[in-house]
Amino acid sequence: NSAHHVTGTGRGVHGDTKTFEVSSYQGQYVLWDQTRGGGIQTYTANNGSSIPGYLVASRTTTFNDPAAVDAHYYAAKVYDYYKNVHNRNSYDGRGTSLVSTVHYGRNYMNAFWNGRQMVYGDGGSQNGYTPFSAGLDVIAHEMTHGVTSSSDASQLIYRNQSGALNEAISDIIASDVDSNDWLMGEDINYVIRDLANPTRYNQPDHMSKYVNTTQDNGGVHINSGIINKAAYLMADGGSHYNVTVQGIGRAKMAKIFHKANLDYLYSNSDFSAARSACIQAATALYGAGSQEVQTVTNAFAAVGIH
Ligand SMILES: O=C(NO)[C@]12CC[C@H](CC1)C2
Ligand SMILES: [Zn+2]
Repeated sequence: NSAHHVTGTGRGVHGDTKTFEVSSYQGQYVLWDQTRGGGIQTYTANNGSSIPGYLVASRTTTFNDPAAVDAHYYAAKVYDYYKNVHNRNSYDGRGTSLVSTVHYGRNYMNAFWNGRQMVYGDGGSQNGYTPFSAGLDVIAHEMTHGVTSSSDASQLIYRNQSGALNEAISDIIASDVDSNDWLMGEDINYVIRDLANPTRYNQPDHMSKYVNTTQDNGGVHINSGIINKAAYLMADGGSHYNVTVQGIGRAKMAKIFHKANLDYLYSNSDFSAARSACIQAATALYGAGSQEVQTVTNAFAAVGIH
């Protein structure tokens, strides 16, 4: 009813004024968008570590918590991306409410999906104390972890090659949502990955450079560079290790990876399985002899996956 379609406003972390859907609740206004799926709710942990914490409230429709404003606004943006581009209702396809918590911990330089919701720290000295919800690519990355973990096909166990795939898919979809660059973290003053040039941030860009390590769950944030590079080549094309790839554009690339994630990947899929999953997805979407299938095949070959 009318109390549920209230327009809220507030400035984000970078000082930009945004408007978003809120609700009136117990005589206040709260960051609860009841217009999308089962709802989008944004909470604050008040720098504690118990989540979800407290629904962000204001006495007026103006909200003065920039980290919360960005988390709420970008969650709606990513909801709309999945609905409009992939016809998926929320992270699980069943309209389950999208919950975010900001101000998690103290000087917390990270963000994560905890299996049920998104959680964001306030950043620290390494990124000018920029809250992690200030980046659309970060929110898209985290929500995509939710998509992967709720996909009865993949789930992609978070270690070694399946974990690196999990990470890569989150970066790849994030690059389609935040589509004017190939960087991860540029809006939180913390560029940590470049899908076009993974080696710029010490990630491998070919199987010959795969890093066998016990760190980082078997290098899930390191070896994801190999799959990220393949995705970049699929989208923009190019020659890599003497293999030339004809680009098909970012949108088609993202459709292929999303369909692979939902329909053809499984919990312990490795990089070779990712190649066949993407070939199967491209075949289903664009046909067996299509340019798209050829591009997928060549892009994986270019990073040493056959
Ligand atoms: O890769 C990640 N999580 O698995 C990141 C690192 C920086 C952004 C926030 C969290 C993405
Ligand atoms: Zn991640």
